[in-house]
Amino acid sequence: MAPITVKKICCIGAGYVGGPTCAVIAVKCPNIQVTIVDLNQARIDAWNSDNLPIYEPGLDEVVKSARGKNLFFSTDVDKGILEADLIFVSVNTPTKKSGIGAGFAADLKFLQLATRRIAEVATSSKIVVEKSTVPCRTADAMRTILEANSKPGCHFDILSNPEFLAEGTAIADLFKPDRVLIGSLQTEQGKDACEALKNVYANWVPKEQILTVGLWSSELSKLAANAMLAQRISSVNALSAICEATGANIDEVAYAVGKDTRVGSKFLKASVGFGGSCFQKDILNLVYLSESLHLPEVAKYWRAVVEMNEHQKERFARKVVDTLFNTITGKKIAILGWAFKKDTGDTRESPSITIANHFLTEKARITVYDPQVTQDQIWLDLTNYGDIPADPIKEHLTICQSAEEACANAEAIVVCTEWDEFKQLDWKKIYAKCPRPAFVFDGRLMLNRKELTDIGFQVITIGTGDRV
Ligand SMILES: NC(=O)c1ccc[n+]([C@@H]2O[C@H](COP(=O)([O-])OP(=O)(O)OC[C@H]3O[C@@H](n4cnc5c(N)ncnc54)[C@H](O)[C@@H]3O)[C@@H](O)[C@H]2O)c1
Ligand SMILES: O=c1ccn([C@@H]2O[C@H](COP(=O)(O)OP(=O)(O)O[C@H]3O[C@H](CO)[C@@H](O)[C@H](O)[C@H]3O)[C@@H](O)[C@H]2O)c(=O)[nH]1
Repeated sequence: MAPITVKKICCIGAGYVGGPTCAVIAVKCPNIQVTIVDLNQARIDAWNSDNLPIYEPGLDEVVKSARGKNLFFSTDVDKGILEADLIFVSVNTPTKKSGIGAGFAADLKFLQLATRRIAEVATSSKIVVEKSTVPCRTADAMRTILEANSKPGCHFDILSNPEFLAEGTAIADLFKPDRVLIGSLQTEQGKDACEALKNVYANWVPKEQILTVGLWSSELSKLAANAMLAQRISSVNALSAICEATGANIDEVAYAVGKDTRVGSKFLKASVGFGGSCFQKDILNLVYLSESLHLPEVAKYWRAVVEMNEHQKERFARKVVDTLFNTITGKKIAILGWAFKKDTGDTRESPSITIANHFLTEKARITVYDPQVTQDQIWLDLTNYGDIPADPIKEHLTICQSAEEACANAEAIVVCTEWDEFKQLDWKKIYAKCPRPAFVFDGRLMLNRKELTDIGFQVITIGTGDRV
């Protein structure tokens, strides 16, 4: 058979993955027409405006350089499907909230709706690519849906092509990925489809970094990669508790351990806990998969990674209360950073939400500052999180326009996100406006402890025992 040349790509889902990923494909493959479609009109309007719906360094330039040329954003899902030879399905796959597997399994309703739509609308054969993170063997279900609903003469090849970008560095990750992973059935047709997608990436990714494997290995590798990355963080966070109790220093321990090339130095930064839309969801998904496969010990092993993360957030919040002489009722606490990590406006599963909720339960007065997160998002995160009604939240929490404003008169300053600008603050000026003793809780091990201590702050850092 002649090799398949991809000329038109459609991406269903214009989110944190679909948007940046397919914008980069458009920039790197000027001969391919890329259309990103979504049911959410506001999101598509934002992609077509100067105010993109997500904050990601370098994304503006990428989108602006291709939009209107070979990159298009639209709510016309059917047209996108009809015209494309290759379709990425990049819709959300959140944790199920109800029914069988609630709290663990991935909710595949968006993926299944998109797949059904492809089958119903397509009038020619397509390559359908799972870009969303899905449980192992989801491609089987997609194939059944596609075959049961397709028109005569339409054939669908399904590929798995999980995305490994991290938010905040998405564009750099997409320009220079560690690897691109493509899974296919090991049939002639499956391999041809795989080759077609490989040729798209080969426009900018060295061929030896494009890994081609079986479908199920590809699907599982994505869950495995996230589970192992998160496991490193939970391991280092577990060690941070031992450091605090012994006087060891977690940065020194992580440095010494990471120098062993078998361990490696990345992803060993202790923190208030990992957040983001992926780690927890994907590990719980793996836990559910293990349980479904009658592997309870395996499930228990991975569940512990999430449990340790919950413990870390709780432990940090409790430490603030303990340090402030066992009560924070009525005390003013400033939270610096709301996003789940720096350089993103994304707050999904952000530790700040859990920590703020803890402080609200203790009836503290809270101020929050984040350079990228909107006020509406902060209110939404808190009202959706726990059982505290909106009115008391609004009464006890103020959202500020600057770190200085948030810190004024605060009895404790709690750093939850490692935004670079927090290092550059005029800490002397801030100290002058704080009641004494003035506490800084560094949940990211990012501030200059000596400098702050010299100014007069009591500095409490994750993973260091000696309060200076
Ligand atoms: N966010 C990340 O950094 C990241 C990285 C790698 C993989 N992933 C995975 O990629 C997938 C997408 O994640 P995301 O963060 O981009 O999600 P997202 O919620 O930002 O975007 C998903 C988009 O899909 C749209 N959508 C849902 N159903 C649709 C349908 N039937 N037709 C058209 N549009 C539809 C939604 O409106 C939404 O805009 C998930 O499976 C996630 O686990 C995410
Ligand atoms: O040493 C570290 C590294 C990260 N984190 C935290 O871990 C979370 C996740 O960070 P990161 O992995 O950098 O961001 P994500 O955008 O969630 O990316 C992860 O999840 C994506 C979605 O599946 C994958 O594609 C990426 O490869 C994977 O890194 C954040 O809260 C970080 O602050 C730490 O606490 N310590």
